[in-house]
Amino acid sequence: MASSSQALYAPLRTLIPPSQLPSRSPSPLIPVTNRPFSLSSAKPITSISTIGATHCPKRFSHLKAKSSISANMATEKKVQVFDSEEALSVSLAKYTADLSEKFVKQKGSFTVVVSGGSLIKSLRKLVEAPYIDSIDWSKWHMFWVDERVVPKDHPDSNYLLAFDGFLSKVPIPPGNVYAINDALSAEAAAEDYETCIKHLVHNGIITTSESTQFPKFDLMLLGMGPDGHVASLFPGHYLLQEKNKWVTFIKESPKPPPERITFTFPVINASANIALVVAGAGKAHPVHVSLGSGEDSEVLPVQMVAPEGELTWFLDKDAASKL
Ligand SMILES: O=C(O)[C@H](O)[C@@H](O)[C@H](O)[C@H](O)COP(=O)(O)O
Repeated sequence: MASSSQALYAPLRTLIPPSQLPSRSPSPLIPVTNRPFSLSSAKPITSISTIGATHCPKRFSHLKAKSSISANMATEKKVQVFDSEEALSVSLAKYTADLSEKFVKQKGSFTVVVSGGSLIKSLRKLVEAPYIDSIDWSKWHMFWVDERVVPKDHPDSNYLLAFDGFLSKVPIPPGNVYAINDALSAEAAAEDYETCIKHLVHNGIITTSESTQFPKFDLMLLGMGPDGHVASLFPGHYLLQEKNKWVTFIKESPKPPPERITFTFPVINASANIALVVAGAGKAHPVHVSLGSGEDSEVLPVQMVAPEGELTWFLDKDAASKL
């Protein structure tokens, strides 16, 4: 479906004001406090360990010719394990704030992509002192790596989750928040979001990878499911091998709701920085498979995360318990 008119961009760039959202009690996940957090509590239980260059696991060999993963063999990978999710979130806030400062200095803007799920809760320290005041929020441009095809005020909406936990607390200009158009079908919404991103590439807001020409976001903040999925890219699904599209759709997501749109791996892996934020014992298996000696019957999507830039894992000790 063609979607080239300016009118199509308007709904993409509309930040729903809280007054238009259904009345909701404050999220219990977002304790708001002005108390600065001691950075000493952010000390990883293992010192920050750099695992070195990522090597393509042998089990990827059948995918090599078909996907972009072979292009990023030199991904810098860091793994940080924290005593608690609380300590993880303190460190994640500093990491994000530091990147924001670096990119704003370098190019006058910061393009940030978020997933849904528990990641948003883990960003809670970013909307507290000192970062709430020190970050130049006016330079932020926010995107979603995936979205459920539901209205923006639906409890399943990743936009609503991010609005409640993050966006409503920071002064990012509403015009810099690129939500997915919820008035369209999954297929049309994916095409529309890709068109929006192309427009922003054309305008120089989003840069592109010199090697692949895919859009290169400054930072992607990604959660991971217990089955090793990232974004809405699920184990064994043919979308894992998408090589051309920037944004695509799925109508049979194993994780409800079934209809979603998602960035593809070539876009994910063009990123300058990716943080994989993983907490809880339920995720220990895919972490073990990705970073340790664990095995699975198939390549897990999270194993295909291999950005051109740097990959940093933020794990709590439960997620890292099998390493
Ligand atoms: O919309 C979604 O479902 C997500 O973007 C998805 O990729 C999520 O990040 C993982 O499923 C982890 O979610 P949890 O952290 O809540 O387990």
